[in-house]
Amino acid sequence: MASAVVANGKKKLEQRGPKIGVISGPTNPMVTPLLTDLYQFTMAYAYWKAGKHNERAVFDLYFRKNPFGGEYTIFAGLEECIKLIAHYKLTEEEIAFIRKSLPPSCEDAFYNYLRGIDCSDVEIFSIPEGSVVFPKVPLMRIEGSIAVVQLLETALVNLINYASLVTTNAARHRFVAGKSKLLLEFGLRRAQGPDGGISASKYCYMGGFDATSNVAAGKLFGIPLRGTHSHAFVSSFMSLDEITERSLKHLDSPKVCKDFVCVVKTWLTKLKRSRLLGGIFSETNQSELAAFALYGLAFPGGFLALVDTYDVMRSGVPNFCAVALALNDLGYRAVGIRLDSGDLAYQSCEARKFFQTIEEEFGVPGFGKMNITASNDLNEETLDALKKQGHEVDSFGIGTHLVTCYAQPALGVVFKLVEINNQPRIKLSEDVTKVSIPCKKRCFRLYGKEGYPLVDIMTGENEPPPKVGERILCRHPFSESKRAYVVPQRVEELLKCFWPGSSEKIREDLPPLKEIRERCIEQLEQMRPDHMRRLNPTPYKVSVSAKLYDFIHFLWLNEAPVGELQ
Ligand SMILES: Nc1ncnc2c1ncn2[C@@H]1O[C@H](COP(=O)(O)OP(=O)(O)OP(=O)(O)O)[C@@H](O)[C@H]1O
Ligand SMILES: O=P(O)(O)OC[C@H]1O[C@H](OP(=O)(O)OP(=O)(O)O)[C@H](O)[C@@H]1O
Ligand SMILES: O=C(O)c1cccnc1
Ligand SMILES: [Mg+2]
Repeated sequence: MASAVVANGKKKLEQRGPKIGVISGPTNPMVTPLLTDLYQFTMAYAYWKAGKHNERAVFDLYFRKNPFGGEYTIFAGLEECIKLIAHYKLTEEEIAFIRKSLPPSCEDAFYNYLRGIDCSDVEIFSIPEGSVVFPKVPLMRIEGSIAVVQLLETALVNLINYASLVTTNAARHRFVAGKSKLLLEFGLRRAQGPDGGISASKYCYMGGFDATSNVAAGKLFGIPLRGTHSHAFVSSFMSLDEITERSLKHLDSPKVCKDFVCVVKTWLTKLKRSRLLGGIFSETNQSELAAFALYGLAFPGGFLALVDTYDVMRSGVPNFCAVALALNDLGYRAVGIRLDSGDLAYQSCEARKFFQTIEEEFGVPGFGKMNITASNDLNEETLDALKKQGHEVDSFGIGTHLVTCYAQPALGVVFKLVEINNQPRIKLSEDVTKVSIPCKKRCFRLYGKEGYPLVDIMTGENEPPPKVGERILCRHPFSESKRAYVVPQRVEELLKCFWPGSSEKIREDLPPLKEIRERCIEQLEQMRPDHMRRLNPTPYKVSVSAKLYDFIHFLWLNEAPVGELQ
């Protein structure tokens, strides 16, 4: 009995065990059975024609190299894959399109076969989403009739590739920024289309960002929304005379301040006359002051100003402080400023000094701790440079580099056949890194004495699993001399059942995004620091059991033709 409970599907099968849940359809309606390469349908036809389409096949989905010059990757996109699987069914319209796209010689009965297929007999084992993962280890193991699993290949690889890449990118940005900084994803306008933008927001949150500016993603995934305002808002004002409604109620009393703008102006004059601050600026830009005052009137409890439209220290910061101090008189606490150009380290330090001087000179507790947000083409390198220089930024707003994965635009996720009809298969290549690891496998993470993961090991499905306290030989899959004994203190099985097909296995829950995010943060924290550093990180060991090693090399020799020298 399958354990799929499909929301609006044709098939409503009872969920086994206590984990009852409904799987909704893919987030993006473009994720359909047609989201695949033509060759998957042509192969399906050829399999069908040969009567081979129902042969039981096992495929591994994995990648070969960690992105961004690092030594780790975060696995993401699983939930969307399961949503596709749960709802996989070709419509009549889709079948008609396939019929038009294949040669007319393709027999009608094939389309009846397509009409009948779904994923009720497909079995998916996967590493949980949000896990730290490494090259060559199967992220997902997909088993089913060969034609159906091939039809799934492209969509599954597509759903994992960018998701894992951008989650890893976000995690790397978090790593350099440090735990204490607020990270805001601002990438929607620069993302590769709407799906790129929505996916980026989801997966950057998963990778450790705190919030997004993307409203649609906030609604779809419950990600906290955050934002400031733009330069256009500041430059749209000409003078303070534009503010006609100037009254503002005190926060904690019924008293109303009739002319908030007048209080703002008074504060600006006080700041100008201040012994310590007066030298920094003289006349500030009055249209900017109007924009800030109006924003303060609109959001007295959440006032945050973009201060670099005209001049950060000679205009933006003093204008902001005048409005913040006026709000303070009425019981409100301003939030802070955003810097969006120039030397962000220097300017944040200057702004901080300005705020601290106000706190001391005018006796406004907490004013020195005003939030400073920085944005403008930030990436791992600039975050790192800022950290080395010393800065006073509390939050970073990051867009283009983060969501476009500017430093590396794709993760090389692949989907390889490892077994058919219980016969292990191997794919050879001149390039040894491209040789696939055959067999339906189990994968384990072995932890050492200090609690760090030491090595991932793949074994044949029927081998006895590694045991705590028992020495096991871990071998590099392709390099004979690289091997090590490990006595694991903890053994974690990596591949878990997320779609049991027609088996009796219990399906793992699909956790909410927030839980996946927590898993990701926790997993990153437990990694040994030398695997995580940006410069020359130590590669994490990925190995196979002695038995699997021998079998790989036996199969390799069996399949590789012997050359003849003339
Ligand atoms: N202290 C710093 N150290 C290293 N890089 C910095 C520092 N401050 C800012 N940056 C980065 O330097 C680059 C500045 O870019 P650029 O000179 O094009 O912008 P700008 O002229 O300051 O602003 P605008 O966006 O208005 O053109 C940005 O990528 C920014 O993130
Ligand atoms: O720089 P990113 O990391 O992509 O972050 C988002 C950027 O988008 C906004 O302005 P936009 O870039 O549209 O205009 P600007 O370059 O004039 O600031 C914002 O002010 C940031 O600069
Ligand atoms: O809210 C912001 O400040 C914001 C949002 C998107 C892009 N740049 C800035
Ligand atoms: Mg910009």
